[in-house]
Amino acid sequence: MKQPLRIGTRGSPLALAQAHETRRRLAEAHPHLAEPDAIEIVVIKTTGDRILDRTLMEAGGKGLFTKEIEEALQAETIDLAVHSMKDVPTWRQTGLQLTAMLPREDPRDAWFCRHGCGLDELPAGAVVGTASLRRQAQILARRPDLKVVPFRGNVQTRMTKLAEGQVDATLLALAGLRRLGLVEHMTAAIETDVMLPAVAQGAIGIETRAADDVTNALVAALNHAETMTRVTAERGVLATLDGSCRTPIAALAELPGDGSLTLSALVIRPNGQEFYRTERRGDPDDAEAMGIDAGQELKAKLPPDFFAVSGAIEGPAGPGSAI
Ligand SMILES: NCc1[nH]cc(CCC(=O)O)c1CC(=O)O
Repeated sequence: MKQPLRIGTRGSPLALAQAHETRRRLAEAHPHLAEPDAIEIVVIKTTGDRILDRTLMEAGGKGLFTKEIEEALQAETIDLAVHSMKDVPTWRQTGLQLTAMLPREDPRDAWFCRHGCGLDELPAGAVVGTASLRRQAQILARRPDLKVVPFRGNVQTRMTKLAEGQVDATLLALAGLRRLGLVEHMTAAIETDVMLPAVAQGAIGIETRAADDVTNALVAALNHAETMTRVTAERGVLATLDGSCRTPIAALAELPGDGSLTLSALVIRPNGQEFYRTERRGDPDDAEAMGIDAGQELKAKLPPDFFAVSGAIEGPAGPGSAI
């Protein structure tokens, strides 16, 4: 019997939903892959799934959710890896490549308020739970009177903590909620001029071995060119600033439909008190150069200590994000 095409993924509900979407798209594009047993989903535990401690999480740096999966690709125990692009470091491992991006979901953050109120309506001193420095910083920039506390757990756990009143409000990526069918819990989507998303938020990337021509041909058929362009521009910013999913960097590239590519990029102190922002408009073919250029402008403006002081709000260790 022919060996199945093996998809490597984390085991979280969101990661599995993304792997199943990839399998469905592969089967749609290539009839022979619609046969039963033509595709196998291989669950791989990553450091990020093991580490439950916040301090370790921060010390661990980049690639926490991708390292073991990329090792499996290198070892040829899987043929393709499905990642939330938000979690994929900008430095690439030799021999591996990002072959396709699936069509991007809504990149915005979702807002949850226990009383159904918006960010601007929360009473002074209200408590917002988030472990993301990017979200913390942008909340405090707009509402310095609010209190931000660490907040973790999978979507269901967070919803329970919110309902119990442990926090008054919280935020999550809208894309993850949509993919899990949990969007009805959200109070509202936050517009990107209030909360600029993380680089590549809402994008799913498929990684393969550069030398694996057979898999590459199958996977390349799934690529959504517009998403690839947008993610390339945003990752150009991130690569230049040397940031990760955990640094308060935000960027969003869009294709407004007039043939141009636009890019907004932001770096912001965790306390929201100081920020640097830049905008670009140009040719979609220059996506990477646009991102690098925006990143360089921001880098030149930043005080040298900018990323040195973490500014993270200290709190007890809690379970890591399981979605
Ligand atoms: N850093 C964790 C992570 N990585 C990707 C998503 C959500 C889905 C996406 O952005 O595609 C999340 C959770 C969150 O930020 O709420």
